[in-house]
Amino acid sequence: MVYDLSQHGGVFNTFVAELRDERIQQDPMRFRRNLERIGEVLAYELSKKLPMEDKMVTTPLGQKEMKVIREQPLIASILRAGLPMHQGVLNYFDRSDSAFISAYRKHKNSEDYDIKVEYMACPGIDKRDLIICDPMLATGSSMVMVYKSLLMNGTPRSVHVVTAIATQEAIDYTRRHLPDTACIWVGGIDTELTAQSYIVPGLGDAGDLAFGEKLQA
Ligand SMILES: O=P(O)(O)OC[C@H]1O[C@H](OP(=O)(O)OP(=O)(O)O)[C@H](O)[C@@H]1O
Ligand SMILES: O=c1cc[nH]c(=O)[nH]1
Ligand SMILES: [Mg+2]
Repeated sequence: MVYDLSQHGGVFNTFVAELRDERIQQDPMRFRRNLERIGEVLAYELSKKLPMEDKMVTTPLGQKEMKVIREQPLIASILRAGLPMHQGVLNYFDRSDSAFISAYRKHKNSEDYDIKVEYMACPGIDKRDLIICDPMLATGSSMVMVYKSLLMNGTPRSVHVVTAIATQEAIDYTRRHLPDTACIWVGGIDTELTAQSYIVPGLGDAGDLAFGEKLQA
């Protein structure tokens, strides 16, 4: 299932618009904070799909039964660009465990590259609700490769992909390789990719805008 939050309107679209805006992008702190805010909103939306339980809460004046999330999900993020979204999701699932996994494009030439996954720090994921954060789904290859690597640590009960901007092609590719029950939570869907596999209009290079330009690998 794909949930495109841009269709709901509201202030969420302002965060995504600022993320895309080349002038506002000049402020890396605001860029990171917007990624974090998008992570927060998507975390809230996906929280409605998590298993709930009844809990009796004692206030200073009495008791109230409330429906709350049964278990905190596991939050996995793809380095580097996933880090600010990770913080946003963690702000709402504040007792969650975290996993970090690297994925980067190792170039053979300006258009041709392999995706390298070289680092993974992850607890067991068996029977847990797994959230994977990465702001950009361009081809979907990094997400699928990371998901397959995470499976070395167990089989999750549910999978939620949290992303700011995706192409339809990446969504289709991701859905083909993740379980049928996986949910994709996205801030906007674009149609094109450049020859270098950048999303058009997209926003540019999310990792570089958040953390500074790196030398090409
Ligand atoms: O869907 P794909 O075609 O695989 O592309 C998306 C990937 O590209 C970006 O990472 P990048 O390689 O720029 O690394 P960075 O986060 O270190 O900048 C982005 O954060 C995704 O991980
Ligand atoms: O458009 C894109 C594609 C991959 N990574 C990015 O940061 N942006
Ligand atoms: Mg990048």
